[in-house]
Amino acid sequence: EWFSSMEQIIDLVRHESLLAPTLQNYIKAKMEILLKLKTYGDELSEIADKVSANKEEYIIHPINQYHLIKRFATQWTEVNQLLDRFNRTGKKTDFIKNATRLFPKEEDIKGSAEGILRIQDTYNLNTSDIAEGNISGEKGHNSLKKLTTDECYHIGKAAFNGGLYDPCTHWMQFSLQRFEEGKQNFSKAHAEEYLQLCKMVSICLHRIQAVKYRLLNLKDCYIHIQHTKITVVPEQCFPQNKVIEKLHHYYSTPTELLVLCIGETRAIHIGATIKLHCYLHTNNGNPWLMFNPVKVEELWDSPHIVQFYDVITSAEVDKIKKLAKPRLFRAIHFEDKEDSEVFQKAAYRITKVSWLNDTSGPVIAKLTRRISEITGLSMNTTEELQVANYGVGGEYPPHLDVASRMYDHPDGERIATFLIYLSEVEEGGGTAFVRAGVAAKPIKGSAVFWYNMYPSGDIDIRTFHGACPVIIGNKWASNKWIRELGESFHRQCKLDRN
Ligand SMILES: O=C(O)CCC(=O)C(=O)O
Ligand SMILES: [Fe+2]
Repeated sequence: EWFSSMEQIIDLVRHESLLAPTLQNYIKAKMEILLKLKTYGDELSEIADKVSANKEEYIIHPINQYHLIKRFATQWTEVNQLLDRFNRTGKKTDFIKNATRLFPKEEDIKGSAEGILRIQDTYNLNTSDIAEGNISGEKGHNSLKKLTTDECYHIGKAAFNGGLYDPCTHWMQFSLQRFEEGKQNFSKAHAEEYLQLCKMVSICLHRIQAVKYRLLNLKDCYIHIQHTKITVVPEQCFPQNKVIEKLHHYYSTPTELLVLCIGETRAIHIGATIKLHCYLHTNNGNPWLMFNPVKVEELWDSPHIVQFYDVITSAEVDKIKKLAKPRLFRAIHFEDKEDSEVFQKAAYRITKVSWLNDTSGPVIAKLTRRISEITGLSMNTTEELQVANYGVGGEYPPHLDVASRMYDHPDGERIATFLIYLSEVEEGGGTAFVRAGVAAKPIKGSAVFWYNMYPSGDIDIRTFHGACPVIIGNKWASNKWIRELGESFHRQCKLDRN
């Protein structure tokens, strides 16, 4: 009891005089956190409202994708930290506890910045247009927000790290033009340094006319420039000529990729010498196709590349996407390392894939049978259906579908590819056959079909193809790869190997 002694009452006064300011400090600290949270909360709610009002339109624009990822990796991550500070008890606020697991991280910001750069590089877009959020002027797809000067600098840095020295030069120049002392989080000196370095490497690269410079390993080159600070001669950039040789082999027609991705075909350049047709196909009177023939458009004569239309309905597409979505994982490829052979995340292939077999759902089994009816091939030695969903600026550089590493596959090589488009893509995202000189347009429900091998079993390198970066859209595509063994009696070799 306190009332029975004056000395104790004096103690109470002391307690109170200590408690009151502590309470004030506590309230102040909490208020500060709450005020910060409120600022974030208001800002994020405002954006979330705008986004959900027009979700479909929002999500197809790469600058919006970049901002969305960045919001999670920065603002939402800070909200999470503030909430931790607010509840010192160590118990996480429930609503955010489970969500943080899914938050994009720094590598996602970097990945989406690289996506924007790929789009810029392939389609030759202007830096200031992109910064204005105007990635496809004529069609009027503007992003919800423009890029800030800090973001432009970061994209420039991503360009530097990704070996895109020309774009790096443009983005650094642009960031410096817009630089306002005290308003930016990067230093002017750093931006200038990057600018000089990127300029030098660009000059070096233009000299050796490496058209698709971003594919080359330039580390040696710029370290050399940095250390010697001398005028660069091409040979000094590439001590190992091998790198170039190898790339020339694989990417020998990069300029064609650029041309094809923007919608031209080689037919335009070589004149109307090839006759390509559109026709209805019943596969020699196949009963499944007699009353419902498939629409065919020839895209090229030799190698023969065709596009079949309406091979799958919209409802079937939805079912396939529903099956595939929870199983999507980052595309991997087989890498031959010095001492081991491993599957690696395919850094060049910006897509997630999943594999579905005929037991995954009736829709898959039905599709497999339909592919057989249309192509006349047996489905006995095919792979599972690969379903792919592309990411920010998602692309797949030119390649052959035959994988020589896997040559000893018991079913033989991938004799043919049946590539189905499961979505439209507003802009970009075509499939470019860089050697043939033609590109297919992703039209939902259609499929491109070609043989990767000659009847002799020799690989047909004219089928080199790649997926152009997606500019605007959410691209879904699906591959059914048909292997040799099951086709022994469907695609026989001729007497003459050639
Ligand atoms: O998505 C595309 O357009 C092409 C994909 C492709 O070539 C592949 O997955 O092998
Ligand atoms: Fe392919």
